[in-house]
Amino acid sequence: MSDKVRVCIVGSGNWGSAIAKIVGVNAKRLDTFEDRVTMYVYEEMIDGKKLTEIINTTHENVKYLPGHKLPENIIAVPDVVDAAKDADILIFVVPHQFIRGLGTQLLGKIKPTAVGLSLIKGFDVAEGGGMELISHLITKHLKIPCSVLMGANLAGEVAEEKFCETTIGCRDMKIAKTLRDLFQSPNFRVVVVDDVDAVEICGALKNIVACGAGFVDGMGLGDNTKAAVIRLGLMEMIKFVDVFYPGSKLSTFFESCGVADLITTCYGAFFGSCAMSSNVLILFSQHTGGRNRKVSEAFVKTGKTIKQLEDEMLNGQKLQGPITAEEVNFMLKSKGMEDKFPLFTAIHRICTGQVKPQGFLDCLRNHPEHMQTFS
Ligand SMILES: NC(=O)c1ccc[n+]([C@@H]2O[C@H](COP(=O)([O-])OP(=O)(O)OC[C@H]3O[C@@H](n4cnc5c(N)ncnc54)[C@H](O)[C@@H]3O)[C@@H](O)[C@H]2O)c1
Ligand SMILES: O=P(O)(O)OC[C@H](O)CO
Repeated sequence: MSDKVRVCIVGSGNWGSAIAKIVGVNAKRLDTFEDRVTMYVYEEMIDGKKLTEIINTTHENVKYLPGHKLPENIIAVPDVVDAAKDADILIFVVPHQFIRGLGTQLLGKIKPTAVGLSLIKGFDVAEGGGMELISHLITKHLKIPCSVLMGANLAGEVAEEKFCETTIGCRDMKIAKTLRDLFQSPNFRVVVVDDVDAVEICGALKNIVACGAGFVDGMGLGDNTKAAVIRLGLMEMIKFVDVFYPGSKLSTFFESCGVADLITTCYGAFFGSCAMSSNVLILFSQHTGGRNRKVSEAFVKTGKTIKQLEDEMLNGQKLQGPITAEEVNFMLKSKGMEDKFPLFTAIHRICTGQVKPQGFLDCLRNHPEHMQTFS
C-alpha cells in the first residue's frame, strides 16, 4: 500500500456503527490513514428522512446505534460501489445473509490491491450441502485477501467504550500492524493471530451456543446448566474445526474470539434497579447481553416463532444464531454427521419447532461427552 490508506466500512448496523466510532477516531489520529472513512449504509427512511442524511448531519445512527455520536469523518454513503471503490481496506460488517448480494454488486468495482477484513459472524451455504467461510467467499468473489476480526464484543458496550479485547485472524502478517492500528484503542485491545479460519469459525458457531443459553434461561434453569451448555458448545466448536478445518490451534479457542465470546454472548449483564411505591419495594430487572440469547429466552417463554420475535424485539437488527444453526445442520445432515454434533443439532431442531425446548435437557444429559468407556 502506498500513500494514505483509505478505509471503507461496508455495513452500518449495530456493530458496524459501534466499530465506526473506533475506526473513525483512529483514521483521523494516525498519519497512515486517510481521514475520511466511508460507510456503506443500506438506505431506509426514518420519519420521512433518509438514514444517510441523518447520519451525515447529526453524526448518529439513530436506528441501529442511537445515543452515540459517530466521528465526523465517517461519511455515510447509500451506494456500496461509491463507498468502496477507492478503498484500500474494506471492513465487511453486515448480517451474513446480505454479503452475497453486496459481493455481486462490488465485483470488478473495487481496487484490485484492496484487502478485506470480515467482522461478519456466520457461514455461507455452498452448493451441494457444503459450507463456506464468509472470508473465503469474499476472496473468491472479489479476488482480494480477507482477514477476520472476532471477539467478545457486544456492540453496545464497545460503543460505550467499556474495556474489551478482540482477535484479528490475519492472512498476511505484513498488514497485521496496519489492521491492528486501525482498531486498537485504550478500551479495545487487539491480539493478532494467524489461525484465521478457526477465529472465524469461533465467531460463527458461538451464536448457535448462545441460542442454547437462551433456552436454558427461558426454562428457568440455573447457571450450572448454562455453564454445561457453554462447555459442551465449546467442545463441539473445537471438534467442528478439527473435523472440517484440520490443522488449527487449540490456543485460538482461548483468545477473545473463543471462550470469551461464548461467555459474553451467553450471559450478558443483569441490570437490577428498585423503586418505592406506597411503601412497597418494586424490583426491576433486565437481562441485556447478546441478541441470540435474549431472543431464544423469549422464544421459550412466549411460544412465538424466532422470526416473530426478531421483528418484535430487535428493531431491524438481525439474528445470526438460528440461521447459522440451519446452515450447519444442512451440512451435517448431508454428511450424515448430525449425531456427532448433538448440541448444534438440537438447537437447530428447537429453533425450527421440530423439538420442544424442554427436549434440550435430553440432549445435554445424553451428550457423547458423558459417555466415557472404561476398560
Ligand atoms: N451487534 C453486535 O453486538 C455484534 C458484535 C460483533 C459481531 N457482530 C456481527 O456483525 C455482523 C453485523 O451485525 P450488526 O449488529 O452490525 O447488524 P444488525 O443486526 O444491526 O443488522 C442490521 C443491518 O442490516 C442492514 N440491512 C438490512 N437489510 C439489508 C439488505 N437487504 N442488504 C444489506 N444490508 C441490509 C441494515 O441496514 C442494518 O445496517 C453480524 O454478522 C454480527 O453477528 C455483531
Ligand atoms: O448480540 P449477538 O448475540 O448477535 O452477539 C453479539 C456479539 O457477537 C458478541 O460478541
